[in-house]
Amino acid sequence: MAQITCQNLAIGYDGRSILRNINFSVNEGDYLCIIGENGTGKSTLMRTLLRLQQPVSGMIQYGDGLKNNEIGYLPQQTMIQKDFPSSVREIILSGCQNRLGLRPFYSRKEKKHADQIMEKLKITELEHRCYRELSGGQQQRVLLARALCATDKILLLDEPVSGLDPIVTKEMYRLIKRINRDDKITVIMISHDIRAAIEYSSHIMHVGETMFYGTTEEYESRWLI
Ligand SMILES: Nc1ncnc2c1ncn2[C@@H]1O[C@H](COP(=O)(O)OP(=O)(O)OP(=O)(O)O)[C@@H](O)[C@H]1O
Repeated sequence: MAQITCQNLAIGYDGRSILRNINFSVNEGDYLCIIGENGTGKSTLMRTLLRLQQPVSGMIQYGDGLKNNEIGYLPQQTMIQKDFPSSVREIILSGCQNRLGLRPFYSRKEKKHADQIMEKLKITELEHRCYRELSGGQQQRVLLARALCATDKILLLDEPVSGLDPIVTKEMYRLIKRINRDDKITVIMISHDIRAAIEYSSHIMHVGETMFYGTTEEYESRWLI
């Protein structure tokens, strides 16, 4: 069974839809890129998949018993986030917050998990630094680590390379691909970079007036004529 299936989904605000006819499914290990013009509703779709807002109509099915707190999310960076006064370690651990429930503190296991993720993303030496003093590339790595703290199943990434220079962008894409391939973590990524979407993804969804969902090969052969 697919991890997430959307059927005839319409999304929007206050019962008014901004995007309709959303049909797709993601299976374990997929790498889905969502592309489309500004303002078409990509971030809204992500928030709807995260159950942070209600669909206007249609259905979202979560397979494999995928729970709310098993989805890692890297939101679009806002100026406010860029100014977080917290330490890198605190921000990464906050990815576990959904699982804390009534416990006031992170468990030893959660802390160890955070350490492993920092090692994997090569940011251990940044752990005591203040987030707002980091470079854009380091900040995005920290937010990716935070998202990984929340999940070992599926990552939702909203423009994870926005504002990064070409070299750091490539490093970030490669890192995400490695996590997807080696750890079998499903990736759903919003991107404006069609060339990179074609290079790294297994599936592509174009949203807007014309909708497309299919494998990256299908997108290349049918869409990019
Ligand atoms: N909280 C809100 N209440 C009402 N409308 C909203 C809200 N948030 C976003 N919108 C509107 O929904 C539409 C889609 O916004 P969304 O951020 O999902 O687009 P997007 O495709 O992610 O855009 P971009 O590529 O620029 O990031 C926009 O017209 C936006 O103004």
